[in-house]
Amino acid sequence: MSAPGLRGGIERFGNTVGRVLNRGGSAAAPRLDLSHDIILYLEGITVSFDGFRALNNLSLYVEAGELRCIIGPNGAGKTTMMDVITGKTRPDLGSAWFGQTVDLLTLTEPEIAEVGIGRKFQKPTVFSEHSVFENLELAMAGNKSVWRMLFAKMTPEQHLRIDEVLETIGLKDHRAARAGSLSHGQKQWLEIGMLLMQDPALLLVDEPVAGMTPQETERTAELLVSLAGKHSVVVVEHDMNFVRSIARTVTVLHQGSVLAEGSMEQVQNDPKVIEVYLGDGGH
Ligand SMILES: Nc1ncnc2c1ncn2[C@@H]1O[C@H](COP(=O)(O)OP(=O)(O)OP(=O)(O)O)[C@@H](O)[C@H]1O
Repeated sequence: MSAPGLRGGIERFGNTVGRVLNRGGSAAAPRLDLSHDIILYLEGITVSFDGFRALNNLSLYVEAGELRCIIGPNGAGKTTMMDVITGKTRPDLGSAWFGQTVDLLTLTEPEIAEVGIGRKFQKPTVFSEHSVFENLELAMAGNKSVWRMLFAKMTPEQHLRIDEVLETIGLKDHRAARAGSLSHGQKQWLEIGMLLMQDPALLLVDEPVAGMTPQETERTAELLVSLAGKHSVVVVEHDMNFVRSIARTVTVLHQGSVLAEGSMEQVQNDPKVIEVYLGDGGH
């Protein structure tokens, strides 16, 4: 059942207690087991569209608490990889595990969100007519009735949680502002905040700084760096200066596989990477 490679140790250390989180509250909810400090295992993932391999035997591992950047030329398979992790696209081959015990390929998209994987798409989708505070309140409702949530009395803990997230995303002074009146960057931060309300263990972020001012970009770098540790964060981004400013480890995808992985300096000096980027006109 378990894939070869890094997950091979699971049978041997199957009884390790380690850090085991039980999310979702229900007895049936899968448990996230980070006892081996790896939160995401993608092994031998292949996705074909009409015979074209968007992902080709892709293997990638993300450590718990890590901030990982994924780069690669257009069509390298970055979005398809995110789609596999979130259950939007099913691979033809390979395995995808969340920690030691959660087989992502057996879960639906809502179940994957429920076990603790949040995804932020490029375009912000906030509730424009509601205030910043209400947006966070609505996000806390998750799949509960939004209607009930708006009229129910919040517990002091819930209030505190919203305050905490407002502080994290730097919108404390904008709590009463209509979300529609925020700048593009502020909307992006609010949406990250909305994801944080669900307390995801793994956060997938798609091109967070596209269209941002230099100041907003800098603030976003600080925000994502501050989330690492408590959360694991995977960022797909084209802006190399941004990647350079936040990444510890960078994975370069090309033609559906990992071309190179390492520090920004290592991948930048890798002849294979240089060739691909020069051939592509650079990004
Ligand atoms: N639903 C689909 N049907 C057919 N081909 C697809 C589909 N989705 C993606 N592809 C193809 O798979 C390849 C990988 O696409 P993907 O969007 O994952 O790349 P990407 O690295 O995210 O690119 P970009 O940086 O341009 O967003 C591309 O050649 C794309 O045309």
